[in-house]
Amino acid sequence: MLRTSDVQIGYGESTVVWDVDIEVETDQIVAVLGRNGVGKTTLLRGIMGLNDLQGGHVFLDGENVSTLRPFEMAAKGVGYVPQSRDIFGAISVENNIRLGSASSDEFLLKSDVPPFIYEYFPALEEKSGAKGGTLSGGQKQQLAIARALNADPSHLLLDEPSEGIQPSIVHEIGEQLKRIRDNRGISVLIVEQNLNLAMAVADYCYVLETGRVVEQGTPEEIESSGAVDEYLAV
Ligand SMILES: Nc1ncnc2c1ncn2[C@@H]1O[C@H](COP(=O)(O)OP(=O)(O)OP(=O)(O)O)[C@@H](O)[C@H]1O
Repeated sequence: MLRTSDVQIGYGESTVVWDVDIEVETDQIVAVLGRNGVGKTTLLRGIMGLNDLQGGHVFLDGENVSTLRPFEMAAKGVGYVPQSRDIFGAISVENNIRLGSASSDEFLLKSDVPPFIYEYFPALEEKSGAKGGTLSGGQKQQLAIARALNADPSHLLLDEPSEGIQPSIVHEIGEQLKRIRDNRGISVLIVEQNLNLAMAVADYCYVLETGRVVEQGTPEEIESSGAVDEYLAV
């Protein structure tokens, strides 16, 4: 289980994430929802060790990991897909995925893409020889998730996976995430502005407003709470 307790994160003297408590159990997809600029990316970066915590703690399967650096979090099984996706445009789709498991030069040279990855993402297999930069936005997002999966994570953090992607591919990514959750027994934490994706895939949601959790519950509870109009409508 991934858990934050009273987490505060900010930049310099300012704090943009306040006293946030969230939990993501194994086999769960949890969404943190909120409009632009409410602190969603900052929260994920704080969990991953990319930003220092100003206060509070992050626990991974009971262990306090609040001060670990990103490579240490990765070694503990936390995969991170940033909003920018960070695909290598000049190398092949296959090699982008292989990089996800790269812990040494030797390993990288020997490793193949595990078949299970292409079972989730058949379109990537078809394009395995194409350069990463030639993919559509949706395929780049799928490639970024595939690359993270190749490190065999037990927890996956996704920053706005639906951003800039056409609705049919967002739906496809949602279905792929549910299959990954069901088959691989991992926890998935998504931060999103896109209600459709979160409502379709999440087991539990938190709503963030100016850095604080203002509502939480199942997607059905969030929809009937009025939080959608108050905190999420644009
Ligand atoms: N590097 C930075 N330095 C200073 N302030 C920052 C920095 N990055 C983000 N902020 C501020 O922190 C606040 C939260 O930003 P954050 O990117 O976490 O929000 P978000 O909910 O992820 O928004 P978006 O949906 O646009 O990605 C914003 O007010 C933003 O201006």
